[in-house]
Amino acid sequence: MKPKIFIDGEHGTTGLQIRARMADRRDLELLSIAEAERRNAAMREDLLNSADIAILCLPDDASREAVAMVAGNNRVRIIDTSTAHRVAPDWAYGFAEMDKAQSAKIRDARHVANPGCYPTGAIGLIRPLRQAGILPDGYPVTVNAVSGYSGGGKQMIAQMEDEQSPDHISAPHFLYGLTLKHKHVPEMKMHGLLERAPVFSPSVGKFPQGMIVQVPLYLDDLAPGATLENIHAALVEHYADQSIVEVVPLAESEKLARIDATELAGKDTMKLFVFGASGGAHVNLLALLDNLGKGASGAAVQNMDLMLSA
Ligand SMILES: NC(=O)C1=CN([C@@H]2O[C@H](COP(=O)(O)OP(=O)(O)OC[C@H]3O[C@@H](n4cnc5c(N)ncnc54)[C@H](OP(=O)(O)O)[C@@H]3O)[C@@H](O)[C@H]2O)C=CC1
Ligand SMILES: CC(=O)N[C@@H](CCC(=O)OP(=O)(O)O)C(=O)O
Repeated sequence: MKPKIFIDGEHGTTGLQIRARMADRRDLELLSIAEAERRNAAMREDLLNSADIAILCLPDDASREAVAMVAGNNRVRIIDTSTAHRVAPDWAYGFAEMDKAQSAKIRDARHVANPGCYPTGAIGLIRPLRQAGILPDGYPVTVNAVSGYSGGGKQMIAQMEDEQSPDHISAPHFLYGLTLKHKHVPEMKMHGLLERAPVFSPSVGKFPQGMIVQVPLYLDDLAPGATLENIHAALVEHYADQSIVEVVPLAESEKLARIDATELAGKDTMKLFVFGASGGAHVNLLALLDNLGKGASGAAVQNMDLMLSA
């Protein structure tokens, strides 16, 4: 029997992209709800309880309600793409490459929290350096990022694309999260293994999909002997033996004059770079991804496949 998959929120931005990735899958049975019924709680409850894996592509509150709808059903497994469960101790964090043991945890989990788009980049850069002892306890980490506007879901897509929209945004690039309390900070801190919450400054550019996440560091505040080269080597070692996260060779990155935030749009991979001058005082760590690829829908499908491999 084919595993039954239900995407709750399948008509939204993340849900549509998950559906597109499954369009040619003959090994799955997709349970579906008509767009007009997408908020019909009774129908959703029925479909959620009929699924082997339910992928929640809903706002946080609706995700919590969906989880409550399957309480007592020991068969259905859940992947939640919202922020609701990412720091919950009984949920597996769905970033398979963040740790050698993580893909097995995801494979065997009943509940998987799909990471946020910005945290995928930030944790991808920070966690290996914490584990290698290069980034010391208490280092004041900062994270600066730009996202494609699809990161804000249907509402922001309309604001950016529809000039007639009453809340149309005409800015080609804008900062937000100005109170520094973005909902992604807790998961960056927890899964980045940080003692102190990072200062996180996100922004949005006038392109639909793509993302750059930057973590600049002072070398003389890191562990003694930290250099651009050994930071890069620690990332290379961490990401050996997998094919989703690429650590770009220094010989390649030192020739680059600019980074295009949209380079990986439509792809489910992530590239990590270490920028700076050999012998210099600073490095800038950079992650490049698609907010809807490895940052959301691509990661959700990767997690579903891991869970189905159990
Ligand atoms: N966009 C992105 O890049 C990323 C998004 N995410 C997360 O994925 C989740 C979905 O976001 P996104 O796809 O962008 O959002 P969208 O607004 O594009 O889609 C959300 C979908 O959920 C539906 N929905 C909302 N409330 C309910 C409810 N109470 N019951 C049933 N359906 C409901 C919406 O219907 P309606 O049209 O009626 O509102 C819509 O179809 C969010 O938690 C978001 O934070 C995670 C990573 C990246
Ligand atoms: C551009 C934009 O608005 N981005 C979203 C995050 C997108 C994302 O990762 O979503 P979740 O963490 O909600 O799952 C934001 O800042 O809230």
